[in-house]
Amino acid sequence: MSKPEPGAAPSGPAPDPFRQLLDEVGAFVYTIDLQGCYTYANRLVLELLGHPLDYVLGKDISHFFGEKSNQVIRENDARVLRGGETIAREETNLIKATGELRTYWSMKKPLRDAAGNIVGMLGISHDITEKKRLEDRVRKQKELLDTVLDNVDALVYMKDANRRFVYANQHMADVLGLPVERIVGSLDTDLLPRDLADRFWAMDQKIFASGQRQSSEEAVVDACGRLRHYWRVVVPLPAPDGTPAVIGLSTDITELHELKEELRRQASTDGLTGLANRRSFCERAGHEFARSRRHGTPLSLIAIDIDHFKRFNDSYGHPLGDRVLCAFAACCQSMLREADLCARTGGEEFCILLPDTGLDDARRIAERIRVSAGSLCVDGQSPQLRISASFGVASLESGDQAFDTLFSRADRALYCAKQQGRDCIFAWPGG
Ligand SMILES: Nc1nc2c(ncn2[C@@H]2O[C@H](COP(=O)(O)OP(=O)(O)OP(=O)(O)O)[C@@H](O)[C@H]2O)c(=O)[nH]1
Repeated sequence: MSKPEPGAAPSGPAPDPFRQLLDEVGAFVYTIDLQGCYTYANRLVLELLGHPLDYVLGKDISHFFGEKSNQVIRENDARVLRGGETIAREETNLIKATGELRTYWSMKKPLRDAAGNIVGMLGISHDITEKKRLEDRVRKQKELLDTVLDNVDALVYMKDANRRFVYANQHMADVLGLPVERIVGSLDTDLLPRDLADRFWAMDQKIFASGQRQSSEEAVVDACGRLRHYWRVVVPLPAPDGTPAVIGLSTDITELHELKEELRRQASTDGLTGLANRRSFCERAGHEFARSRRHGTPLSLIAIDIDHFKRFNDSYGHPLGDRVLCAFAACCQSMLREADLCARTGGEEFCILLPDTGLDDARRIAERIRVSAGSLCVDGQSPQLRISASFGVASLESGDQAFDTLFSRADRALYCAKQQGRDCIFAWPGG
C-alpha cells in the first residue's frame, strides 16, 4: 500500500476508486505518521471514531480511545514505527465516544519512503468483538458443562458408530484407571473386557437402528478389581461432525444393588439359623416338584420336629434353645448334598427336600440325621441336655397334583412319628 497524502479527504465529483475500495473492504484501514497522528482513515474507522475525516486527520489515538488501551496500542505502534517490525495481534480499544470495549485483530506494518526510511504505519484491523464474546460464552458454557459432567455421580461418555470413544468424563477415567486423553479415540474393545465391550456394542447397535434410548443394569470390575454395578442409560446423539453416536450415562448403583441383594437374602433366609425360610423353601419345592414331574425322577421330603422343645426352653432358657436350633440346623446341613434343600419352616420345625431321591434313601438320610442329632453337644453342655427329633418321610407319588400333597403326607408321617414315641422316623405310608 502506498503512503497516503496527509490530510487528504475523499472529495470532488469523481471519488478515488482506490479509496472507495478501502471503504468497502470490511476492515478498519488507517495510516498514521511518525507522531502517531492519523494520515488516513477509511469509512469504518471514521464510523468507529464518530468523526469525519477532516476532524480525525492530524489527531492521535488519545482523542478517541480510553487511556488504558492506548498504552498497549502505543507500545505496538512504537515497535512498528521505531523497530520496523510488522506485527499481527489482538488489541482492545475502549471507544471513548461509546464507552464500549472492542477487540480487534490488528495487522500493523511500517510505511517507508523511496529511500526506505520509515515515515508512518499502515494498520488493518478486523473487529473480532462478537467472535470473542461468542468464544467466551462457549468457553464458559464448556467450563460449566465440564464441571457438571466431572462432578455428576455417573460415568458419562460418547461413542461413535465405529465403537470409538469421542468423550469421557473424569469419573469414567477414574473407574477405568486411565487418563481421559487415553480414553478418547480408543475403541471400546481396547479398554473393556471383550465380552462386556461386545454387550455394550450390541446395545449401541440397537440404538443406532431404532433411534430409541436403551437402559440396562451392568456389572463391571473397576480398576481396583472391585465389582461395581451400574444403571446404564444410552441415548442416540449425533457427534459434532454429524455422524451417528451414542451418549451413555452409567450411574453407580453398587450400594443399592448390594442392599437389594441383602434384602432378597433376608427375605428368603431364616435369621436365626441361616437356612432357607418357609417362603423360599415352598418356592424352590414348587420348582423341584415340576421338574420331577417333567423328568419322572423321584423327589422326597423329610419333615422334622425337635422333641419336647417347649420343655427344653422352659428348663434351660430361650437363648440356649436358640443355640440348639442353630446346632441342629448345622447338623442337618452337614448330612446333605448340594442339590438338597434344608429349611426352617417353623419354630422348631425343619424340612428337607431331596431331589432325585427315593423313599428308602430319604429314610436313610433321616436316620443319619436322627442319630447325629442325638449326640449333638450344645455349648459343651452335659449329656442330659441332649435333644432328639422326630422325622416324617414321604416321596412323590404318581397321583400328586401339587407339592402340597407331598408336604401334607410328610406332615402326617411326622405326626405318626410323634405318636410312636418321638426320636424316630415314620416313612409314609409304611411306617
Ligand atoms: N428357643 C427358641 N424356641 C422356639 C423358637 N421358635 C419356637 N420355639 C419354641 O418351640 C416350642 C415348640 O413347642 P411345641 O410346639 O409345644 O412342641 P414341643 O414342646 O417341641 O413338643 P413336641 O413337638 O410334641 O415334641 C415352643 O416353646 C416355642 O416357644 C425359637 O426361635 N427359639
